[in-house]
Formats: sequence, C-alpha cells, structure tokens
Amino acid sequence: MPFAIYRKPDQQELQAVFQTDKDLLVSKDFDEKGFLFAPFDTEGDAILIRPDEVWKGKYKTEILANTAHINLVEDGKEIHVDLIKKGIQEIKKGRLQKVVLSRKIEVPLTKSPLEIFKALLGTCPHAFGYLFHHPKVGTWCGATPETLVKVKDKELNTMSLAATLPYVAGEVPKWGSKEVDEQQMVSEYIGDKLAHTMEHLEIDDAESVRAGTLWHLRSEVRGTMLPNIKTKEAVRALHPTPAICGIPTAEAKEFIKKNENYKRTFYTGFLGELNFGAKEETSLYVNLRCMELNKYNATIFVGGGITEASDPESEWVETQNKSKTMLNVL
Ligand SMILES: C=C(O[C@@H]1C=C(C(=O)O)C=C[C@H]1O)C(=O)O
Repeated sequence: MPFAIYRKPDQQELQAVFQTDKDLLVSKDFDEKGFLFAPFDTEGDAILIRPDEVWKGKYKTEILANTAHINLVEDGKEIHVDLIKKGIQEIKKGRLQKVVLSRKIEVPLTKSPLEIFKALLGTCPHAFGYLFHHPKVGTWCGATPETLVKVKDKELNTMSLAATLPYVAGEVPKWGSKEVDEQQMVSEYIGDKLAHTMEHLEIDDAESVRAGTLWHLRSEVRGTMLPNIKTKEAVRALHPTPAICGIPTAEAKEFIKKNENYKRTFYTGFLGELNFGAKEETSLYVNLRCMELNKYNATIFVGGGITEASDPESEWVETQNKSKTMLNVL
C-alpha cells in the first residue's frame, strides 16, 4: 500500500500517511490534500498519496554519531569530473552563471528500509527525514536540509541554501568568496522569482547551518503572498531553484538534461505535506541527501553547484562528502 512516513526538522514526532488502494494519483494544481512526491522535471507527474489513514506518534530521535570511517565510492570519478569541466566551459561562454551537476552511486543493501530511515533520523536531527513507498513508483528515503516552501494562510517561508564545507567538530566553517557569491546569487534569484507573487518579501543574511556531516550557507526568506496567489503559483515560481538547477533556470535545465549521464527522476524534486491538517498547511522540501531503495541495492544521488570559480577536483570531493550522509547509514 502507498505510504509516506516522515519527521519534520527538529521535531520529536513521527507522522505517516497511508493510501488504502494502489492507484497512482497525480496532483495537477497542488489543490489536493495529501503527501506530495514530485520529480525534478516539471513535465513529470507529481505523485500524491491520498491520506486515507493518518498516524502521528511521539518519537524521541536517538542521536547517532557519524561512523568514524566511511568507505567512499570512487567509481565514476572521471566521468563526473569531465561533466564538471564541461559545465565550467559552458559558464565561460557567458550564457550560464551557475549549474548544479549531479551523479548517482550504487551501493549494496544490507539493512531494511525502516532501519535505514531510523538511522537517518538519528544522524540528521535537523533535516526533514522521510521514507516513501508506492508500488508503482518505488521506495525512496532521505534526510533533506532544504525547505522548498511552507505556506500557512498567506504567509510563505522558503530558503536560499547553497555552498558546502565538511563539518569538523569544534570548528567554525571558513567560507571563501566562491561559496559566499554562490549563495548570494541563489538568494537574489529567489527574490526575483517570487517578486510578482508577494506583497512583501524579506531575505535574511546568510548563516552557517549544519546538515549531518556538512555545513551549508542559508538565508531564510519570508513574506506574504498577494491575495490572488495560490500555493501552486509560489511552487511554480520557485521550482527548480538555482540551489538544485542553476541560473538562468531554462539554460541550466537544458544543460543538465543534455549532459548529466542519467535521469534524476525524484532527486532534486520536492516532497511533503500538501494542504494538510485542519489548517490546510503546505510544507514541501527539496529531495536532497536521498536514495532510491531496491531489493538488493541503494542508489544514492549527490550533486553540487558549479560556477566559473569552481575547481573540478574540489567539486568531486564535495559530492563525495555529501554521499557520506547516506553511506553512513547503509
Ligand atoms: C545538489 C545538492 O545540494 C545542493 C547544492 C549545494 C552546493 O552546491 O553547495 C548545497 C546544498 C544544496 O542546495 C545535493 O545535496 O545533492
């Protein structure tokens, strides 16, 4: 039976949504109620789990340390480094400013989906952790640090999240100009994209936030939507954000589709509650730090933002560091 079980960031509660038949439901206008699971490609179907049964329960997250030694997967390095070089060359031609390039990693499975999900909740308490299953779509699991959009009445919250450094206990991250500029670019772009839908909009200064084994730079963004604007318009204005696609959006998307060596499907899509609960709130997250679970293996997805200032080797290392979040629990 289709279901999603999830824990919101920093919460001590688990929630689950079950659909009692196996129908594949699609949300067209984000007017329905339920749990949404949408792909990266805006032309693809946004899957909806109808909340026939809803369950909530207290869940004390058992905080787990990250494994001291993780075996990173070096396969595919040359292909990914070449892709990054190609991205930098394209940016130098002047049409593209930023493009997010990604890859997938196959790892044999030794644990059940539920064990993996519980371990992710323990290692990433500040993330939105989820386990999604639909017999006609597959099984996905992740712990994402990124909110796409939250809408309550007309109040909207989102964030500009970009730039990555490894987390080292007891040390504060030292951001370089590449990272600061990259995150600033994302903030400005989100501001521009939302401008026509909002009465007013505030974008906070960037702060360092921890996501499992990593640091990111984040600015919170909030505002009030114009009376005639619905969640659908806000989502369409935001997705795909430059945090996971690039700047300008159309050019970056085209470059990704043409040059990435696989189909992203639900990685860098978005998921979460749609018009949910008594107050019909929506809270959607970007599907990052995630994996697709099959019978015998897990497919992990990782990527990073490429700008003119990117160094291909460091960008490879960044995707390796991102993969630790998932490798840690497999
Ligand atoms: C694309 C990913 O993450 C995104 C890219 C980041 C970056 O380029 O530094 C940081 C956070 C996310 O917005 C990913 O985790 O796969």
